[in-house]
Amino acid sequence: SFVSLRQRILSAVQKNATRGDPRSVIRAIDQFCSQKEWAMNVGNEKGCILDSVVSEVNPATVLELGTYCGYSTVRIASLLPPYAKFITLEFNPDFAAVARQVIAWAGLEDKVKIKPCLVEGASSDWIPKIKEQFGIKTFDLVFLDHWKEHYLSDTKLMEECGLLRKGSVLLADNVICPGAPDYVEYVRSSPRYKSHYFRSHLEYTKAEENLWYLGIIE
Ligand SMILES: Oc1cc(-c2ccc(F)cc2)cc2cncnc12
Ligand SMILES: [Mg+2]
Repeated sequence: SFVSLRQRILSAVQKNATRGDPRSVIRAIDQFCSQKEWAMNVGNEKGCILDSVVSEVNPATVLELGTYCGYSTVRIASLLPPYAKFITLEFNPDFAAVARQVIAWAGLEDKVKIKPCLVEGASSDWIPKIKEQFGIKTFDLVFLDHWKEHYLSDTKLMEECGLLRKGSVLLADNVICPGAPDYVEYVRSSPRYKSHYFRSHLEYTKAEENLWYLGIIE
């Protein structure tokens, strides 16, 4: 029967990565996606930029919008201190099912702390419920990597729900490709944000891409 790309990625992890070793899970996915089939993981080049931002912010609370197969979830979770609270939202139940198994293979299922840390459903439905559901006041770091049409609306929703504070950092993937022009326009013209971008490339390709870094200053 037909095996989906996400299933082939999971099989590559279970075949080539060592249980309990997050770095080997990342390496197995990157090898599969650069040598066999392209997939929309953030990839190693942008992943190293993500790692440096996570290490610098050293966040106690993290929100990831868009889990997919859990590649960036594993990268982020493996850098967090043990007390950190990390929520990742995935709309697609099939992606969420694979991501749970990839996160478990990396041995991080308890590290991506709050159960259900991997929340299935629409970000716009979940964002207003995060405070009371997970006992989180504000996020130190948000990684936006879901549908580009929702970057701006979800950022405004997080602001309205009081989930962002002075010093919160938003890091957005794919602001060039596929692109989130309304988001970039809004944050660049807003006095609330200090923004800059890291030049990089679309995962597993030579196409120009940026990771868009936002520091909230007010
Ligand atoms: O990193 C990403 C890349 C692409 C994508 C797809 C097709 C293409 F041609 C170029 C880029 C789509 C994404 C959707 N959600 C999250 N991240 C994504
Ligand atoms: Mg992406």
